[in-house]
Amino acid sequence: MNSDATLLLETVHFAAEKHRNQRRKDPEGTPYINHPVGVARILSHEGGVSDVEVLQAALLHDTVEDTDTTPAELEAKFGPVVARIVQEVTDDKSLPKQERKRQQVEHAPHCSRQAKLVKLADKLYNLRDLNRCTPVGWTAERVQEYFVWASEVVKGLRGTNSALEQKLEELFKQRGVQL
Ligand SMILES: Nc1nc2c(ncn2[C@@H]2O[C@H](COP(=O)(O)OP(=O)(O)O)[C@@H](OP(=O)(O)OP(=O)(O)O)[C@H]2O)c(=O)[nH]1
Ligand SMILES: [Mn+2]
Repeated sequence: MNSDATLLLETVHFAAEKHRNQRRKDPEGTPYINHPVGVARILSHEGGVSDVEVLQAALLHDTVEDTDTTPAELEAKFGPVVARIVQEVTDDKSLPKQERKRQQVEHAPHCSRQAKLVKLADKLYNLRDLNRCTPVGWTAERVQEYFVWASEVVKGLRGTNSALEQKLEELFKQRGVQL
């Protein structure tokens, strides 16, 4: 039997092992795994998403970008759909940061609906995290720039999930950023 619950536990276990030595950039050094778990929870609890492959992709969404995980490994373990969604939300870390950020804005509208859901929840989590506390070494200007850039990405994701989009819109409004 491979119930949804079993699949999600296998997935969260895999993600936790992969991110085991990583910490968030907040002053407390929160375990990194809190982020992918929180992104999956936003999708299920706030976005009303029950597609297990999307929830699995949310749990795994930073494994290829930020750990030694390969797309082939994800495909072998979790199947082609989950592996493809993760690939769609993975930045090419070999590119300079500015180019990576530009490509996210450019690629967002062309992503699959499943990848757009993960991207909306990822941005919602990160913007809330910025409101909670400032990452170590970030200035107020850098935080504001992240909001402006995120709004450009979110523009390209519109028409995907109104509950998540409304919550993002409210966060941008609070910062005086026009979506
Ligand atoms: N707000 C916040 N973000 C943190 C924290 N710790 C780690 N991050 C991660 O930092 C990334 C945003 O920081 P940037 O400086 O813009 O990007 P970079 O890490 O890729 O260089 C996000 O990556 P990402 O999830 O891959 O998303 P994306 O921003 O690249 O789309 C976010 O998850 C934290 O304490 N607060
Ligand atoms: Mn992320």
